[in-house]
Amino acid sequence: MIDLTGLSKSFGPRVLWQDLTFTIEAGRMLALTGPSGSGKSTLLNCLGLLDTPTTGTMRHHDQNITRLSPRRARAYRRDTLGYLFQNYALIDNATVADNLSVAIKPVRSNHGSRPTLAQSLEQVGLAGRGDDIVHRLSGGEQQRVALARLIVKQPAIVLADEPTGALDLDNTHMVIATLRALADAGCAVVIATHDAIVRDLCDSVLQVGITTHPQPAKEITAA
Ligand SMILES: Nc1ncnc2c1ncn2[C@@H]1O[C@H](COP(=O)(O)OP(=O)(O)OP(=O)(O)O)[C@@H](O)[C@H]1O
Repeated sequence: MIDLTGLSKSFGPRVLWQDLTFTIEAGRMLALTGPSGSGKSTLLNCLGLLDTPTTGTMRHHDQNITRLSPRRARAYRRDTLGYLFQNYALIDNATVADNLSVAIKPVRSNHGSRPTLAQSLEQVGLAGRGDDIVHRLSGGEQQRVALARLIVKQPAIVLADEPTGALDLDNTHMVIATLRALADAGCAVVIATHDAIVRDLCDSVLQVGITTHPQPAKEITAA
């Protein structure tokens, strides 16, 4: 799905990570772990075309996406990517339904049929809450809205940055279950996380700045 070749990132003399050469596969969940400041978010930003690697290339299918023009990068993000953040990144003063409608607009998708807005809310336990204003929801409910937004969009790739950082255990499991369902439907999921629960439920783990390719999650857990 996304082939990384010799990818590295430095800020001045400081090398965050280097020699990343591996494939991010459809249908799999990859955890990015590592201490604070190791460069997990920076790697997600490169994958999301919000930053550029210092060396190396990124290919999505046959397209070299390493240094797209701003217009092409916007189209790629719109058509291919879904995001999940610790702070939810919703439109606070709009309704739940309006937040989801924004994600429905892109017409191109790898998936034939997408769940409706009502189905997506039901899947995350928010059936009938489409008219609620987002800022009145709890943090856990807001992250469920962000998950419903991914369900209606069905992106080819999900980039998640500490998506469970502010959540209790129930909501953490809701996040993981939803991301797993997206992966089972063919999505590639990449999650930067400090949470061992999340890491252990992924398929593979890249220890950013330490390893240059992902290892099976089971090997990390056993270590
Ligand atoms: N534009 C920039 N210019 C210079 N340094 C930067 C820039 N962006 C990020 N950095 C530095 O790169 C390092 C990695 O940051 P990043 O946010 O990717 O780490 P992280 O592993 O996601 O950390 P955390 O777990 O705390 O979220 C940090 O030391 C940060 O200050």
